[in-house]
Amino acid sequence: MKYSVVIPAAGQGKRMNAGRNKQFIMLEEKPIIVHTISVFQSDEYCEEIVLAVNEREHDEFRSLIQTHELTKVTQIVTGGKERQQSVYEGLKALDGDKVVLIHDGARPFFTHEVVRKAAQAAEYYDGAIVAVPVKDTIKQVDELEVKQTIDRSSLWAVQTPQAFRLSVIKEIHRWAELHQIVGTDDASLVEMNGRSVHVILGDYWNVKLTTPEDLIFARAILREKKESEM
Ligand SMILES: Nc1ccn([C@@H]2O[C@H](COP(=O)(O)OP(=O)(O)OP(=O)(O)O)[C@@H](O)[C@H]2O)c(=O)n1
Ligand SMILES: C[C@](O)(CO)[C@H](O)COP(=O)(O)O
Repeated sequence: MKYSVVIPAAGQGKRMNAGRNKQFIMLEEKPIIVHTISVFQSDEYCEEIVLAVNEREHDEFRSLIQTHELTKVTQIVTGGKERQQSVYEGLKALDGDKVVLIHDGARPFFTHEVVRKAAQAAEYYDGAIVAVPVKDTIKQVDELEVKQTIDRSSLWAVQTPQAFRLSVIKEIHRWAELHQIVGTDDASLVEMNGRSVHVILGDYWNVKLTTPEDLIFARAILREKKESEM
């Protein structure tokens, strides 16, 4: 199943506290964003990648793409203030009715296997997300007082990639913008539009690199991968 990709990479990485966009943080001699794009670059089913970046960082991203020969990146667009706007700008740059995967620039540890499963599921469902069952006990808390413990048996932690038909997700983003509907992921917009989203079991190590300690996990994952390839 051939697919296109939108990668939102226009955030500021405030929670990472690195003083710059976390996409440029080096992991084993390559910036995070290069690790992420490389997974798609090496997948034979990936046809094109649109990268959404901050308007001040176009040159830096373009230079990385050239240096690392990431030839499937066909367009770099300017993202928006929120992730949702950055994704929508990326979607607007694509034409036709194809399967599109949306994947965070800050999630470098995903596999061709989940990508392909998500792309295939988008043929049958309005949307497909990669997720893992929640492992912790989850409590609702208000001003440091526990209000309730939530039954976790049906709770899943949602990741990217998320896959959709381009015509469906573009239309839903347009609808969300019009009605000022905001979601923390793209599938939640699809859900709020009354459509069905399918779940694909992912991997716990597909972490989003969000806070500084995530970099410790990231470097450990890369070490582990290197040793297993030896
Ligand atoms: N206006 C924005 C905000 C986020 N993102 C992207 O969405 C992904 C997930 O967002 P998150 O981890 O929250 O990244 P940041 O917004 O950079 O981090 P923070 O919220 O800590 O500032 C990242 O690849 C980020 O670059 C984006 O393209 N445009
Ligand atoms: C889309 C996402 O990766 C799903 O977990 C996530 O919601 C986006 O990042 P944020 O941390 O919620 O801004």
